[in-house]
Amino acid sequence: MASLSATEPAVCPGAIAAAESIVPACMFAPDRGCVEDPCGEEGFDDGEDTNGDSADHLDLSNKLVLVSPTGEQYDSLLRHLRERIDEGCGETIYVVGMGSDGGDYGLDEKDMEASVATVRSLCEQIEADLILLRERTDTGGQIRDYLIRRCVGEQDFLEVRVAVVGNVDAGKSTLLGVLTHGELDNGRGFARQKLFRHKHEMESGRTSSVGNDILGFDQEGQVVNKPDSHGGGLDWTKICEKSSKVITFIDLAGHEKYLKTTVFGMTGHLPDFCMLMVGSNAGIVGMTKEHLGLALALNVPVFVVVTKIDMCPANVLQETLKLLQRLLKSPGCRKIPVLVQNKDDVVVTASNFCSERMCPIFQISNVTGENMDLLKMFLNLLSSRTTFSNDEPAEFQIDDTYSVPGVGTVVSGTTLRGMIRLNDTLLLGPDPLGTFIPIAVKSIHRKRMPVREVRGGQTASFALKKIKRSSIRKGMVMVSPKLMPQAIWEFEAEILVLHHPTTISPRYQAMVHCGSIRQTATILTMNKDCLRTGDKATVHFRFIKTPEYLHCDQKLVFREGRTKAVGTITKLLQSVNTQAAKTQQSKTQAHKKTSKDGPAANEEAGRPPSPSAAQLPTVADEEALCKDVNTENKLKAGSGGRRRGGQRHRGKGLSPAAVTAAVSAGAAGSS
Ligand SMILES: Nc1nc2c(ncn2[C@@H]2O[C@H](COP(=O)(O)OP(=O)(O)OP(=O)(O)O)[C@@H](O)[C@H]2O)c(=O)[nH]1
Repeated sequence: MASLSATEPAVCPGAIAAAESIVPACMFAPDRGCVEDPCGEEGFDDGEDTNGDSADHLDLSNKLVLVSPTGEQYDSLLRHLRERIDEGCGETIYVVGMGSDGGDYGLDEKDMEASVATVRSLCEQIEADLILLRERTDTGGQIRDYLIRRCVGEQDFLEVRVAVVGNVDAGKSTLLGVLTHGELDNGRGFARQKLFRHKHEMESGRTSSVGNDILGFDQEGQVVNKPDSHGGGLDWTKICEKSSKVITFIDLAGHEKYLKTTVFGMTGHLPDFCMLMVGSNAGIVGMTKEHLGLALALNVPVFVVVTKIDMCPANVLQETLKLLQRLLKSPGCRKIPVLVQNKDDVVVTASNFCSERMCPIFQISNVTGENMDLLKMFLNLLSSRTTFSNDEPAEFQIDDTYSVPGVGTVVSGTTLRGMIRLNDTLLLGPDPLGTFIPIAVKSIHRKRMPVREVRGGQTASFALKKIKRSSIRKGMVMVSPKLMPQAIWEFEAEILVLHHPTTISPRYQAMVHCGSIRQTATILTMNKDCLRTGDKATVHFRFIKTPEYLHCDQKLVFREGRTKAVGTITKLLQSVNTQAAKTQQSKTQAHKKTSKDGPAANEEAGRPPSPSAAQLPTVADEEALCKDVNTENKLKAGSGGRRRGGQRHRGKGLSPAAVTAAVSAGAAGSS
C-alpha cells in the first residue's frame, strides 16, 4: 500500500527517494480508494479509472467482461473503445483485469489470455495496435495496462506539442539536445550546441528565439531520431515517416529579457503540455514561478523536470523538491505533485495527467542519463489535448511567414479545427481593413514532410498562391469560407492582474497575446475605477493597429514590462463589416475618393451604419490615440508608475513575494 509519509532523504545524490510528502505515483493506482487525499481536498478524479462503465444499459463494469463477452457486450465494448480513442486523439491506456464494480482486481492466467484475445480483436476492428505497458499482480491475479494506439500510415503520425520553460541555465536546451540527438551532455554545454539557431546563442549559451525540435517514437515506443553521422543534423522527414508519434518541443527562452518571446511561444504555439525545468542545485529561482504562473493561467497541464541531479548534494536536492511541492500545492496552484520513480509511476501519471491537477516530477541528469528512460516513456504516452472533428469548418492560425525561393510565400502555424486539404480555398485575413481574401493552398508540409491534408491539432506549413509575404502577418488566420469570418477591433475580457507596480486605469496600453496574435491594445473602459495586483475586472479593449480574428473564451495574456494580466475573452464588440471594408478598399483604390467611404457607402448600399469601416481609425487617428495614451503613460511613469510601450524595467527581478502572489493569483484565475 502506498505510504504518504515522508521518506528518508537518500544518501546518494540522484537516487533520492522523495521529498517531504510528495505523493508517490502509486497513490493514483486503482486501489487508491484507501488512501486519503494528500492535499486534504476533494478526491482526484481522472474521470475514468478503469475501462469504464458503459453509458449504455449493458454492464461492462465487471473485470470478467472481456473473458467471453456476448455479441451485444462486444459491440458495446467496441463502441466504448472507439470513443476513448477519439477522445485521446488516437490512443488510450486500457487496463485488463480490473473492474469498476467494487470486486477484487486481477485475473487468473486463463482469463487473462481470453481477455487479451478479446482486446486484440477489438483493436483489429479499429485498426489499432496493442502494446503492453506493465503487468502486476493483485489479490485476484494479474492486471495488465496496455497502450492502444491507432495505426497510422507512413504519411501520418500523432502529434503532441510540449512547451519547454524554466529559468536560465535550468538545462532546457541541453535536455532537448540529449533527447533529440541521443548523446549525453558533458556538463559544459555540449548537447545544446546542436540546437542553437543564432550565432549569439552559440556564443552566450542562451536561447533567445522560439525553437522547435522533434522527437519521434515508433509504435513500440522506441525513439526513432537518428542524427546524421557527419553533421549531426536530423532528417525530419525520415523521423516523421518512421514515427507513430512525434513530440514537438517548443524550446522557450529562460532569460527575463526574452519573456515576450516566451509568452508568444506559450500562447501562439498552442502547447498541449508544459515541461517546467528546474536546476536541482539552483532551485526555484528567477523566472520559474513566472513560467509556472503563465502555464496555469493558460490552463496548460504542467510536469516538472528537475535536472543536474548528478552534481547536486542530496540535501540541496531534497530542499529543492520540498520547495517545489510546497509551491505546487499552494492555494494558487492547487496541483498534486507526484514523484515519478519507476515505469509503474510513468503509466499511472500518464494515464491521469490530462486532468491538469496532477503534476508529475522527474529527476534527471543530462550528463549520466539517469531517469531519462522514464521521461522518454512518459513523453511517448502523452496524448494531444485537441480533439478533432471532420465536420467542423477549418481554422488555421499563422505564427510565422517565409519566402521560399522557387516556392513563394509560405505560412506556418497550427490547425485549430477541421481539416485542410491540398488545393482548398480558404479565407486569409484580416488585413488592416478587416477584410479576408480567398487563397488557395498550393502545398502542405507537416514537419517538413509533404502531405495532402492536415487536421485540427496539427501544425503545418502551407505554400500559398499569388500572395506576397509582406501582406501576411503573424496572428492572421486562414479559415473556411463557411465561417464568414469577422475582424474585431474591440472586445471585452475578464482579466486578472497578476502584477502591476501601481494602478491600471482606462487608456492604459499593453501588449495583448492571444493565440498567435501579438498586438498592443488600449483599455477603453472597465467595471472598476482602477486595477491593482490581484484585482479581477471586466475590461473593454481596443486594438491600436489592426482588427484581429478572435473567439469568445480565448485565453489572453496582457503584458507590458513587469505588468502582467491574464484573462478570457467574453464578448466580441466592434467588428469590421467585411463587405463595407471591401467597398471602402476598392473605392479608395479605384477613385481615391474619400467622400463616399464608410457610412455613406453603407447608406448607399442600404446597409445600416455598422461598427464598420466607417469607424476604422485613420493613421492620423491612431497616431493621435497613441500620442494621447503615451502622454498619459509618461505622466504616470513620471509619477512613479509604469513605463510605456513594451519597455521593460531592467535590472531587478520580481520580488519573491510579488511573484508568489502572481502565481497564486494566476492560478486562482485559471481555476
Ligand atoms: N552536470 C550537469 N550539467 C548540466 C545538466 N543539464 C545541463 N547542464 C549544463 O548546464 C548549462 C546550462 O544548460 P542550458 O541547456 O543551456 O540551459 P537553458 O535552460 O537552456 O538556458 P537558456 O537557454 O539560457 O534558457 C550547460 O553548461 C549544460 O551543460 C545536467 O543534468 N548535469
